[in-house]
Amino acid sequence: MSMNILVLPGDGIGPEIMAEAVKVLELANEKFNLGAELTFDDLGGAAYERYGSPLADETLERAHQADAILLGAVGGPQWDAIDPALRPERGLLKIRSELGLFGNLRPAILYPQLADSSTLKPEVVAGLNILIVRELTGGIYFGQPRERKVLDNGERFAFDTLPYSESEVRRIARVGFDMAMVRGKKLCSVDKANVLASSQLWREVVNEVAADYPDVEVSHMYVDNCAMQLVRAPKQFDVIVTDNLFGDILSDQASMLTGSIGMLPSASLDANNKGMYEPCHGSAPDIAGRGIANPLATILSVSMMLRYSFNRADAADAIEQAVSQVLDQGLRTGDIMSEGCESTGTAGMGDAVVAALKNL
Ligand SMILES: NC(=O)C1=CN([C@@H]2O[C@H](COP(=O)(O)OP(=O)(O)OC[C@H]3O[C@@H](n4cnc5c(N)ncnc54)[C@H](O)[C@@H]3O)[C@@H](O)[C@H]2O)C=CC1
Ligand SMILES: CC(C)CC(=O)C(=O)O
Ligand SMILES: [Mg+2]
Repeated sequence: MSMNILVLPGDGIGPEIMAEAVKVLELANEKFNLGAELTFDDLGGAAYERYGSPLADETLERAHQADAILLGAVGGPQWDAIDPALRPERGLLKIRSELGLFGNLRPAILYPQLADSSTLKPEVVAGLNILIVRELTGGIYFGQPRERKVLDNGERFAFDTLPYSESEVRRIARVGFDMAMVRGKKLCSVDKANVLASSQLWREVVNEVAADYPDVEVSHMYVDNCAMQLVRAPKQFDVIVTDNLFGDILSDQASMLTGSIGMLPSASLDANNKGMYEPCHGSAPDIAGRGIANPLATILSVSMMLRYSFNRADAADAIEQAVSQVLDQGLRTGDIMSEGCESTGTAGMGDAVVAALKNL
């Protein structure tokens, strides 16, 4: 199986965290004879500066040709005021949509070594292992029409649209159920069906799909309650399946159960498990350029890539084991720092994972 990987570091801390993930991938490539070939390109603000577009046609073509894509993060305040159609985030949404990456897996797993790093009590989060399955190419981030205008009375006015077709809901529900089948066989579908027509359809279709998965215990929850339950008793969840917007918000929230958003990797998959892999966090402009960002979410995204796109559980497991060993050693970036631990930066953390992987 070929392993042509397109690497898109992006903006802000993107290039910093990606440099560490690439170090780990290159070592894994050697150690496990993966045959990985890396190509680098730009996405987001970096692409806007280089190509005049946040996703150049040639980059999209490279993405189509690649077997998998590794992404850092995009965006930054320097592009906040440009034409909204050219904003870095538009490049990200377009690549997800053009590649048909509708299934976004966001595992929130607490490494036991980080129980004290969470802002929640250790007993609330100990043993946490939940998977948020987020619909990624539909809903309000893509819905048309959307418009901003000035009304006749001079008032500024804008609206977005939240559409879902039954086929879009069905395919993401199937991803959720399939994941539940290989995990704890519990699926919670999160919506706002007490208010939104799109959520009413969502719930109906999830119930229809449920008929094909009699072994999975299904529940439904309104998103506002889910936000509350995630901090009250997060371990009640196994798999959460939800729409694009709700999944975006709930996964940032879930990240804090694991200690930091710097710990949450993700896989965005198409119908054939071709995927783009990226941390759940953004470009963190507030800490960019300082060498202090946590690279572990991106390193763990490499592991997800090897597992889901290339079926290399051996290499994926080894990377996760190396991360765990580094945490055992007490090494911490600022976002996961706790008493008695040793502080390090982005490169220090990446080097430590490389050293641990080398010795496995
Ligand atoms: N997938 C992507 O490329 C995403 C891009 N964005 C973009 O990123 C930019 C910043 O957005 P924010 O809302 O500030 O979200 P963000 O996730 O970039 O940052 C939120 C907070 O988490 C911290 N943080 C994030 N990643 C970290 C890491 N690896 N290590 C340590 N701390 C980390 C940041 O310093 C910040 O305080 C915006 O332009 C936004 O549109 C936001 C989310 C996802
Ligand atoms: C541009 C945003 C939709 C990115 C984001 O926040 C995410 O995917 O988590
Ligand atoms: Mg987000």
